Amino acid sequence: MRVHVADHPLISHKLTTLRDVTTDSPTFRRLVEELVTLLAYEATRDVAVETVEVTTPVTSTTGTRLASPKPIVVPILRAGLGMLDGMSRLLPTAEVGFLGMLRDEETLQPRTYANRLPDDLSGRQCFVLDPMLATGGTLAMAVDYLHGKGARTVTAICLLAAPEGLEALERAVAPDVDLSVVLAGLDERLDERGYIVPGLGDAGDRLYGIV
Ligand SMILES: O=P(O)(O)OC[C@H]1O[C@H](OP(=O)(O)OP(=O)(O)O)[C@H](O)[C@@H]1O
Ligand SMILES: O=c1cc[nH]c(=O)[nH]1
Ligand SMILES: [Mg+2]
Repeated sequence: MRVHVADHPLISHKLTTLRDVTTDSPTFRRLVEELVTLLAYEATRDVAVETVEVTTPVTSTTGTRLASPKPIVVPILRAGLGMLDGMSRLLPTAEVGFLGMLRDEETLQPRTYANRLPDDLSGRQCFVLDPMLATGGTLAMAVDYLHGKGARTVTAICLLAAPEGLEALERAVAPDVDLSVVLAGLDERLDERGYIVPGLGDAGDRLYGIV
């Protein structure tokens, strides 16, 4: 498993505003989108491409386009949905699949309540979107699900992670999955309720309100 923590002043600036408890939902949503677009640039560095001939107004030349099969972007509902528009801006031709997952507040165990994905993900590059990687349980279950459908190359784009969660994720993923995690920040630890510290609170609630 590879972990890349983006190191850029614009990312740090936006992340700091995101952490601020006084940042309202509309601003939070906009910043999440902007951050994802910046992270997506790094996360797609190894996206599969093929050469293509292109005719310019002046001459013909060889260019590049995304290879087939198209990558698939998988936001984990709810909070991951806030990252979809920012990702789609950079990868407009990617297909989108959905996973709805919820972490039990007491046990911290995730469960899947919705899924809408192709049956066969063999050969597809999968980009999983979820702002928070806390215990790592949700992302581990999501990667396992994609692996079960044949996916072998998965890149997770998260805003924040806890070191405990990254370690747990590395232990949990199948050895034949090539997994990368791209982060805006790696925080200190988890608290006793499984929240990332210093973190930004509950990302889903801050995006969409408390349910
Ligand atoms: O790493 P973990 O310990 O599994 O926790 C991380 C998960 O918790 C949050 O979702 P949540 O369960 O709050 O659902 P929501 O997106 O609907 O708010 C977050 O968006 C991750 O999916
Ligand atoms: O800090 C955390 C941990 C899990 N889920 C969140 O939204 N935030
Ligand atoms: Mg939540």
